[in-house]
Amino acid sequence: MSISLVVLQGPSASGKSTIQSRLGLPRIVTWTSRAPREGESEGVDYFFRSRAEMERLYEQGQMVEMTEYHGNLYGTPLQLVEDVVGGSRPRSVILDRAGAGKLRELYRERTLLIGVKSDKEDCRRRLESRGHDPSEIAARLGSFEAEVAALSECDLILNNTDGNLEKIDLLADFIREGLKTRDDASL
Ligand SMILES: Nc1nc2c(ncn2[C@@H]2O[C@H](COP(=O)(O)OP(=O)(O)O)[C@@H](O)[C@H]2O)c(=O)[nH]1
Ligand SMILES: Nc1ncnc2c1ncn2[C@@H]1O[C@H](COP(=O)(O)OP(=O)(O)O)[C@@H](O)[C@H]1O
Repeated sequence: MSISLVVLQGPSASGKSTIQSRLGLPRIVTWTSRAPREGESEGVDYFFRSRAEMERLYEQGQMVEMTEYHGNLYGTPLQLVEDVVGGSRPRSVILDRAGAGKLRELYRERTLLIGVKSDKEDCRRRLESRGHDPSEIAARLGSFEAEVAALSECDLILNNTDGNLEKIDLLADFIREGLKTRDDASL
């Protein structure tokens, strides 16, 4: 059975978004109740929805998974995932360890779980240069050890410590090549 879902998980600022864009697969855009940051837009970074709407969808069984992170909800609507699993083109999605675990449980054969790891001090420096305030940095790094421990569940762990991006690009090429869609394979 071919892979439909490439899930990236790992600590905050380990480089999940960077690697996701280098993989070059279309993305599943998830929902959040947090406000858009400057430069973010609807349907590109997230679908920015109200907490009430997300809770309602969850109660109706329309969310594959939903977690709360720094006081905001993050969740994956079932329909988005079902469309991808039923289609022929793989997509990537960034989730925390709970969300990644849930997708793996539901779609084991169709999921490639990629863990992204960096040194804690690299993550701290990246968060500082992204301009987060100290309390937010502390909160994000507070789950660093738990996110790293959860990487043992992944199929592949990429060590994205500063200086390693070139090697990761090579691996991204291999992964993309290996994920050739059923459409391409039948050409
Ligand atoms: N479980 C789950 N986690 C998500 C989802 N979307 C994003 N996340 C996680 O939520 C975390 C926080 O996201 P965000 O506030 O955008 O921070 P940033 O990605 O670290 O800039 C991310 O690191 C993701 O791991 C989702 O739909 N479900
Ligand atoms: N290997 C690397 N070396 C140096 N900086 C990196 C590397 N990977 C990512 N970054 C930078 O670190 C920051 C966090 O990366 P990002 O991909 O947004 O992390 P995440 O999605 O895991 O929160 C970004 O500013 C990004 O440009």
